[in-house]
Amino acid sequence: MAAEIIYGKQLAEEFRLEMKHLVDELKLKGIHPKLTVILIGKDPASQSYVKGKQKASDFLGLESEVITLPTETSEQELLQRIDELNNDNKVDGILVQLPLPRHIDEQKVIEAITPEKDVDGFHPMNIGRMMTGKATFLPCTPYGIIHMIKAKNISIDGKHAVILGRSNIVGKPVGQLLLNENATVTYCHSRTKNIEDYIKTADILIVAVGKQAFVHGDQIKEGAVVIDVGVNRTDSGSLVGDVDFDSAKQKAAYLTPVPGGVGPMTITMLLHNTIKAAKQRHAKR
Ligand SMILES: Nc1nc2c(c(=O)[nH]1)N[C@@H](CN(C=O)c1ccc(C(=O)N[C@@H](CCC(=O)O)C(=O)O)cc1)CN2
Repeated sequence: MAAEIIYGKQLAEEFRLEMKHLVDELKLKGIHPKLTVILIGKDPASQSYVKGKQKASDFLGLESEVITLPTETSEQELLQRIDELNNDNKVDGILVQLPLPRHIDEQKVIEAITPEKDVDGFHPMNIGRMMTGKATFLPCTPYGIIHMIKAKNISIDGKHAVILGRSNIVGKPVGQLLLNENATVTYCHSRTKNIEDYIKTADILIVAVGKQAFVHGDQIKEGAVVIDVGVNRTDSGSLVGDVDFDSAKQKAAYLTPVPGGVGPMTITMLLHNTIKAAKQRHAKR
């Protein structure tokens, strides 16, 4: 039987509508959540993601600000800006769009954001909280993936989850979140030998390697849940994932498309984290 397609775009729209009502309620209480995004340089994909964040914030009625800085901005200048935002009482969430120009140390920048405004969930303190299963800001793409799986009532407990890719943004944290839900987790990466031996045992397969058609339907287990995190531009300019969609559809029980799958959930979870940050900061006052 053909797989059920998990349309993240639709789930994202439903969740955004719920959050819009929540924002209206917060405003009545005098809480006006605000997200500030820092964008450095002119990478077209980053510009487009930041625009998406602004548009979604506008829809929810969140205040959003984008600080656009030139590529040659020094690390010191960026750290100075972050320090100002950390101390700006009106700002609830701070996000620095990644990737950064090569002369800037990404980890230093992530660690400069105060954990209570780290709506990306990348600060080591928030990562530590996630690893110990404590409430915190969860990294947006992994959080979106868990939200999608749960929205379809797919059980995670006791399942074998195989993660292809070990990035700090997706691979590592999504494995941790699945482990927190009692999955047995295997990480595979560019140095894994005989990767196909792991792929075929996956009940839940998360593919985040950044290579078009890296996984084909004939490699996956019948009835697997396949989450495609890849975003690859083809020569003709269209967008495809890391999974060969047509062949995987014949084998999987659930499959996410690209575009319209995981991507839209990333922005939605960012807004969710921003609202959470505003509520937490307001409760402390
Ligand atoms: N600070 C961060 N930087 C980056 C993150 C992040 O979570 N925090 N993730 C990615 C980019 N990203 C958000 O920032 C992102 C990626 C993809 C999408 C999305 O909606 N994709 C659409 C297709 C869009 C298109 O046509 O190009 C889809 O898959 O349907 C949203 C956000 C790296 N940087």
